[in-house]
Formats: sequence, C-alpha cells, structure tokens
Amino acid sequence: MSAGEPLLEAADLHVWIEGSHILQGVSFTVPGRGVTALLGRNGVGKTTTVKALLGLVPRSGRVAFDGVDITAHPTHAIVTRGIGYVPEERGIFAALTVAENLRIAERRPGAYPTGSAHRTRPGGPRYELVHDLFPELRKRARQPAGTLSGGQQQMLAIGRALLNDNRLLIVDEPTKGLAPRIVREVADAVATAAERVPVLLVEQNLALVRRVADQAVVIDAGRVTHTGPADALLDDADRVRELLGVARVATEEPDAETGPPPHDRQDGRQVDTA
Ligand SMILES: Nc1ncnc2c1ncn2[C@@H]1O[C@H](COP(=O)(O)OP(=O)(O)OP(=O)(O)O)[C@@H](O)[C@H]1O
Repeated sequence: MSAGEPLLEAADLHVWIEGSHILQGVSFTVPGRGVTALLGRNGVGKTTTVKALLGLVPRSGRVAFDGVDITAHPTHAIVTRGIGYVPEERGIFAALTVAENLRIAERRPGAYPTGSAHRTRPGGPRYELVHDLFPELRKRARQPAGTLSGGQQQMLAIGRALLNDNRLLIVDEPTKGLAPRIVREVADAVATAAERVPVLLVEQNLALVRRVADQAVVIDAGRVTHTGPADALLDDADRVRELLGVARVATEEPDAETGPPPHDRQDGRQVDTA
C-alpha cells in the first residue's frame, strides 16, 4: 500500500437477507491511519456492512484490503491477512481468566498467507504491545473475564485483536449498553489502540465519535449517504439531524453521574450500567 491509498476498500456491496435487500450498493474506503467511524441510525446496515467486509454474509460487490482483492476469500483467509474483529458481543470467554482469553486468541505464527507482508515480520503474539497499551490486563491476568467491568471486558476484546499482527481493527458498537463512566474507558481503549492500528469503528455514541474519530462514513437504508472528516460532520447540526436524526451532539464528555442526554444517542436509547 503506498501513501494515500486506502487500506480497505468496499465497492458496491449488496447483501440480501431473507428476501430483504439490506445493503444496496455500499461503497467507502478506510485510510491506513486513525479511526474511521461507521455511523447510522438503528438497523440501517452497519453490522451487516462489517459482516460483508469479513465475508460473514453472502454479498456481491468488491472488497480490497491492502491493494489485494479479497472478495472471493473465505473469512479465515481475510482475517489472517491482518484484520482483527471485535464483535458487538465482544466474544470473550467469561469463565476463562484474562490471560487465558489472550492465549486462546493467539494466531499461529506463519499463519499469514503467501504474499502477505506479514511473512517478513515476526509472527509471535504481541503481549508487550497489549500490556503496554492496557496495563490493566496484565494486572488482572488471573481474574476470570466474566468478573471484569464492561469497559475492562472491552479492553480485553480489543487487546485480543491487537495481540496478532493485525493492520486493521474493526470494532462494532463497543459502548452499547455501557454506563457513561465505562464509555469513557472504552473511548480511551479505542483511542489507545488507534495509535498503533487503524480502526473502523461502528458507534452510536456521537460524543465518543467526536472524541476519537478522524473520518465518518454514514449509512442510511443500506446506502452510504455521507463520507468526510468526522469533526466537520459533527459540527454541522443540520446535517447531523438530517443524516442521523440526532438533535444535537454533546461537545462535552458525558457526565459520569447523570450520563448523556437521551438525544445524544442516535437511537434515543438510555444507557444502562455494566
Ligand atoms: N440474520 C438476519 N435476519 C433477518 N434480518 C436481519 C438479519 N441481520 C440483519 N437483519 C436486518 O438487516 C437490517 C440491518 O441490520 P444491521 O444489524 O446491519 O443494522 P445496524 O445498523 O447494525 O443496526 P444496530 O445499530 O441496531 O446494530 C435490519 O433491518 C435487520 O433487522
């Protein structure tokens, strides 16, 4: 990938689920640095877009990663090219300790496909990086993951994705259902991860998006309706209302005690605690 070329490119993605045309020609790019936020109202197709990128749902169109057309590749081949996925449900094992959750995520050295730039890099798990970024995971190595706070679990989920030599992290709604105090922890975790690896972030909390995102891609009814710098979008109240149905974007961090006003979320849902 040369400077200026996108790291990931989705072109004209279509997905049909049970007779419904869910993605109707989604096209966008993800640059090789910073955080790109994938935004949109509830049910517009954000998670389906992520699944289409990873080959988890049948789709037409084209997906390229690092200049390689990966459209026809199976999911395991796509992820071993260097895409770490943190699903909405986090995918951690509650009964296993933090250390065991990390160990189980280790990708076999040499698992990278022929021709991948990874082959020239050391293939071992990057514990030092993960522990540097999230010292809490070292401190809590022996703690069962199910007893961590929601924010710590999210840190563990992101840590697992960073453990392997990934060049893109896809993080789906990491703050869904979390209390404002924990949202702040998660925002820190995403920002910290993005210092090392570019992130495609699906997120509904616009205060968090304002804080961490560089670029924004907005989806509505299965189509991309806006792409551009995140700040410029979030500063334009009329555009935010038109694209996302949000009355106003908070400029401050949500208050730890009272949480964000309901209209600070695109879906109007109240957050609960975790
Ligand atoms: N397995 C499925 N079966 C039936 N319908 C589905 C399935 N997966 C997704 N859909 C539908 O596709 C549409 C897009 O769903 P998707 O989860 O991608 O939206 P989203 O933007 O991520 O929503 P949310 O913000 O609520 O997570 C929704 O109408 C959803 O009901």
